[in-house]
Amino acid sequence: MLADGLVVRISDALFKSSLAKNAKPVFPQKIAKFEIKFGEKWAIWGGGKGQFLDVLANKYLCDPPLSLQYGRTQGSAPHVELMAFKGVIPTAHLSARYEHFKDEFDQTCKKFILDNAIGSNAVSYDVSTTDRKVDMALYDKLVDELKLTDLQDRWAMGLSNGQMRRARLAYSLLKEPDMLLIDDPFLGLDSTAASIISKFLANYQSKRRCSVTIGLRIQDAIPQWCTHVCCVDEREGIVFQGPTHELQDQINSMRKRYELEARKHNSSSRYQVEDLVASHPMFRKPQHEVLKMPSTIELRGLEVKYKGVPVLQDLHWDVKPGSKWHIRGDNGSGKSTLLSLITAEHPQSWNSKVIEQGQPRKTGSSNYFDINRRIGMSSPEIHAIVLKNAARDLDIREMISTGFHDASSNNFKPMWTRLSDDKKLLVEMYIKHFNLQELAQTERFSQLNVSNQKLVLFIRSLIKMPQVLILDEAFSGMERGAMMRSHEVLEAWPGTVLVVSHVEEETPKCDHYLRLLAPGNYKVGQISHDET
Ligand SMILES: Nc1ncnc2c1ncn2[C@@H]1O[C@H](COP(=O)(O)OP(=O)(O)OP(=O)(O)O)[C@@H](O)[C@H]1O
Repeated sequence: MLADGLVVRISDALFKSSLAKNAKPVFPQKIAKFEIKFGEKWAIWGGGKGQFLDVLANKYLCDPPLSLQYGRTQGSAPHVELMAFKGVIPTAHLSARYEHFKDEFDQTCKKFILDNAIGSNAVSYDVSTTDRKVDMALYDKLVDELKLTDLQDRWAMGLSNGQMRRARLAYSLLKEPDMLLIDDPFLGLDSTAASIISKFLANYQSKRRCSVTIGLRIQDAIPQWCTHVCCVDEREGIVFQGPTHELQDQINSMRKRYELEARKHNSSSRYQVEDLVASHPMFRKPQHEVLKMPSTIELRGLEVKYKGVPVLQDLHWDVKPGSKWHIRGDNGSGKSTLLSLITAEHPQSWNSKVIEQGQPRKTGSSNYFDINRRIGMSSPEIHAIVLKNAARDLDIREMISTGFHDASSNNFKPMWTRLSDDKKLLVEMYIKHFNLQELAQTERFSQLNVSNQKLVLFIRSLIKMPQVLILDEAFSGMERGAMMRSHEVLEAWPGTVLVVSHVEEETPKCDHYLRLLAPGNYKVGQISHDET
C-alpha cells in the first residue's frame, strides 16, 4: 500500500500494450520514479503526453506488476477519470447528430451529466443504471460554474463541440474522482470557454482532494495554477519533472529545442510545396479566368432554425473561387451548422438560398454525392468516426487513400490497391514530405498519437485536390512542426478553403473572415497580411 497522501506512484516501470513477447513498450526506457499527491495540479507536457496520461489511467500493462500503484481513499482504490478528446465525444458525425434526434434514446444534457439512468423518449420513465448517489448540490454548483444552466434541457447530441466539452467535464467531476486526467483541456474552446475551464480547474478543490492533471503540447502555455510539470517526450519518456516554479529554465530550453527541431525538419523537405498541389485544377489558373468563374458558394439570406429558434438567420455570404476564409464565432454560434449545410449533412441543406457555382440547390437537381464530390474535409466529427470504425484496420497509406472516394468525406473503405500509379505517387509524395515514411511502414492509424492522426486526416482531406477544402479544427491537437508544415502547403493551395479554428496560432493564413455574432448578426471582412 502507498504512503498516505499519494494518489499514484510509478517506480522502475516499463509499460506495454499487450502481453505478447515482442510487444513494443510505450516508452523505450523504464520510468524510474513518478508520483502525484492528492490535491496537486500537474501539467503533462510534450509529445508523449497522451501516452503518459494513458499510463496514469492504467490503460497499459506494467512490468513488473506492482510498479504502478494507486493510493487508497476511504479504504478503496481511487476513482480515476480520464477525458481525452480524440474527436467528439459522444457526438458522432453531424448527419448522425441530426439523425440521432429521431433516435428515441437520445438524452438531455442534464441526464447525460447525471449518468445514472437510461430512458427512452417514447416512455415517460427512466431506468436506474447505477445505485450511485448523486450529490445534487454538487450538480448545481458544476452546472452553474461551467455555464451549463441554460443547456440542461437540450438534447445532448445537439450540443456544439464546446458545449459538449463543458458538459463532459461536469459529467466526470460529478463522479467525484480522486484523480482527474484531461488531455488537451482547451481544445476546440473559444477564448471565453477556455478561460472558464482554466479558472474552474485552478480553483477546483473537491472533498476528496482530487488531483488534476492536464496534458499539453509543447507550444501550449502552462497555466500558472499547475503546481507541477512533467515533460514527456514520445521517444525518451520523462525528460524532467517537479514543481513548476523550479523548472522555468528547463521549460524554456525545451521549447527552443522543439522549435529548432521543427525548423530543421521543415527545411529538410524533399518536395517543393508547389509539387504537392500542382495537380489541383486551379493551379496556376490565370486570374482573368478565375474572375469569370461563378462563386464557389453563395448564401442569399440563409436561415436555419431548431424547434423554431433560429441559429442562422438572413446570412449573406459570397465565397469566390480560390478564396480562403476564416469562419469565426464563439462556441455554439453556428459554425458547424453552417458547414453541415455546405456538405449537405444537415436536414435543411436542400435550400434554394444556397447557390453553388451559380445554381440554386434544389431537391432533385443536386444530391449529396454530387455536392461532396468537390469537397474535402477534416473535422472533429470525422476524427471520431474514423476512430470508431476504421482506425484499427487502416495504415497511414490506406487512410490517406480513402480521401480519394470522391463522393463523401466519411467513406473509409480501403482504396489503396485500386488507385492509379499517379495517385499512389501523390500519396507517397505527401508521406515523404511530412516525414511519415517510418510510421507508414509499421503503424495502424489507431496507434498514432493524436498529432499524427490529425496530420493524416489533413492530408486525406486534400489528396483528391478538392475545389472546396473544409478544415474544421483540423490543427487542434497537432504538434507545432506538423502544423507549420501543413500551413505551408495551404499557402500554396490554389482552391477555396474554409477554416474553423478558435486559436490564432492554429489558423492558417486566410484572406477573408466571416464572423458569426448572433442569429442575423454577421461580419464579413478582409484579413490584412500581418493578421492571421
Ligand atoms: N440538432 C439540434 N437541435 C437543437 N439545437 C441544436 C442542434 N444542433 C445544434 N444545435 C444548437 O445550435 C447552436 C449552434 O451549434 P453549432 O454546433 O453549429 O455551433 P458551433 O459554432 O459549431 O460551436 P463549437 O465552436 O462549440 O463547435 C448550439 O447552441 C447548439 O446547441
